[in-house]
Amino acid sequence: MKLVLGSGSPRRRELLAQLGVTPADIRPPDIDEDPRKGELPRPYCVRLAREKVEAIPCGPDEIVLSADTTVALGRRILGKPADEKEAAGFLTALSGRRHRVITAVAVKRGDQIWERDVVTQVKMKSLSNEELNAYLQSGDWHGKAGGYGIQGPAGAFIPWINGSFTAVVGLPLAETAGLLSAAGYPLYKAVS
Ligand SMILES: Cc1cn([C@H]2C[C@H](O)[C@@H](COP(=O)(O)OP(=O)(O)OP(=O)(O)O)O2)c(=O)[nH]c1=O
Repeated sequence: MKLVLGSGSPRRRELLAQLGVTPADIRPPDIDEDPRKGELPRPYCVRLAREKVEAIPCGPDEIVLSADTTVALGRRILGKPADEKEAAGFLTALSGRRHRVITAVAVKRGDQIWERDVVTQVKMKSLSNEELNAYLQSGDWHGKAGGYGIQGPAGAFIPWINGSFTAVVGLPLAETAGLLSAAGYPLYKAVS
């Protein structure tokens, strides 16, 4: 049984490596990530993970895993910022407040799909102009939902989370291991 990572996210590859899993192939999904009118963050995130996994072609001996990470500020969906200006706007909105990070994971084998989503509360300190500008300049916000990465320099902005750290980074490992086992991937047999 081969695992196909249906994600171009380097974070997800690294997180899978933590489970001892090296994907046989990486197939990044190409789907429309625009939210629907009035769509709330959690259903949006769950829908995207499912659409990503459905978009990845796979053979009979393959299991595909895809995921989506969305930052939610109240009802507002903060995706990956298009440019530095948008990243600045996201970070200013998140500064000094609590938000939620949702990661949904979908695993496909044949015509069956297993899904889980994890919601983590995250508090960001009030950012000074100096902190904000230094972070924007670092470029670390590129390709990250909400315009920050907790695993990088922005970790200094996060005094508190309630939930799953690995989910915030892009893949909740406990739930992912559960989904892979449910789909019949030999997670622990491989390392014994
Ligand atoms: C909030 C947060 C997000 N992220 C990243 C994880 C995801 O890669 C990204 C959210 O974008 P996603 O759309 O979930 O994923 P992606 O575009 O990187 O990859 P693919 O669609 O091919 O699976 O934000 C962090 O690395 N750290 C964080 O603290």
